[in-house]
Amino acid sequence: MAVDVAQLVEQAREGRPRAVARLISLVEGASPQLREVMAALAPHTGNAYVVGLTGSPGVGKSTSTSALVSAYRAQGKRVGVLAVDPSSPFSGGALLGDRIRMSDHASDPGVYIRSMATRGHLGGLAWSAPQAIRVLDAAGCDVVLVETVGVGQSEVEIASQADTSVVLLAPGMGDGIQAAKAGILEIGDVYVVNKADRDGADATVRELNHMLGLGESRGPGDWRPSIVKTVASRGEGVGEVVEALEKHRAWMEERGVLGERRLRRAATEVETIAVTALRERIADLHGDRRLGALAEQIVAGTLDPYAAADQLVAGVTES
Ligand SMILES: Nc1nc2c(ncn2[C@@H]2O[C@H](COP(=O)(O)OP(=O)(O)OP(=O)(O)O)[C@@H](O)[C@H]2O)c(=O)[nH]1
Repeated sequence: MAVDVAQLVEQAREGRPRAVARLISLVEGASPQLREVMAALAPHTGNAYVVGLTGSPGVGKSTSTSALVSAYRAQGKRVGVLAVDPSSPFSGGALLGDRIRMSDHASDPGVYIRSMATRGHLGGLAWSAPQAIRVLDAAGCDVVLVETVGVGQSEVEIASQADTSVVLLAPGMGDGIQAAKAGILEIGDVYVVNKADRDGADATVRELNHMLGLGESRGPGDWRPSIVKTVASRGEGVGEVVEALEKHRAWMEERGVLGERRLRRAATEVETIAVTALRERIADLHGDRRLGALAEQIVAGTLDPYAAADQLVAGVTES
């Protein structure tokens, strides 16, 4: 059933949680009304500060996110939380866990918490998360925290969608080595060593410092990532994390880096939407039959793959 998008956007901007939830559902479900939704939201976006949080399972992401929400709420800021599970086909499931851990904030009208699953989506996370962030932004969130249950690529993807990326580690999890493997040392603007009440937190900080130094591809004017120790379950160190985030944000604003990051993000977003649309149109127009016919010619040596791809693209753009 068609929804009154203008009304929904109006209600979301007034801070009505149900309207925000409906809009995100339209995004997630790739509704035919998505274009209308995004057009209606566009004039109201661009204010939220987007923070990405990544880290291995169990490191304390949910606990840290919840503690960050409290810290920002204490400053009177409106906060959106997007918990993204790139590996789960379910929405709202894994997520039950997150919701329970987030229950402190469930009745707070200044906080929106939403889980998203992205497997099976054409374009996946790269496509859907930015649209959901736009909804939260337009709904008046000052800060949007994007938490991912991540491995490898998806973490890097989330980081590329945030203004500031926080990487969480915990002592004794062999995380330093894991981090290096996952290429995480390139994506963090702020590193948080959580569970600092456990042995080995200082060693993890030292290891991290060392590894960040080793991979020194930064120039003299570049941001030197902050490292903060926390005990998220007790809220300890969370104020320092907020300070580190604000410092990074101020640093980016002074140098125009924030604007550059957002431009790059918007460009990627447009590209992803265009490529996804192109893929869908190829499937709609030709199905596998056309592609199959081209493949046969390639295997037979009567056509090269580039010429075949040109034919496919031309078929879509000319129609
Ligand atoms: N000792 C200690 N435990 C903590 C701390 N922070 C979180 N925990 C506990 O660690 C466990 C995992 O925390 P979560 O916040 O669920 O971790 P997560 O990274 O979101 O985990 P996934 O949902 O599996 O990705 C929970 O039992 C928390 O209570 C901390 O600072 N110290």
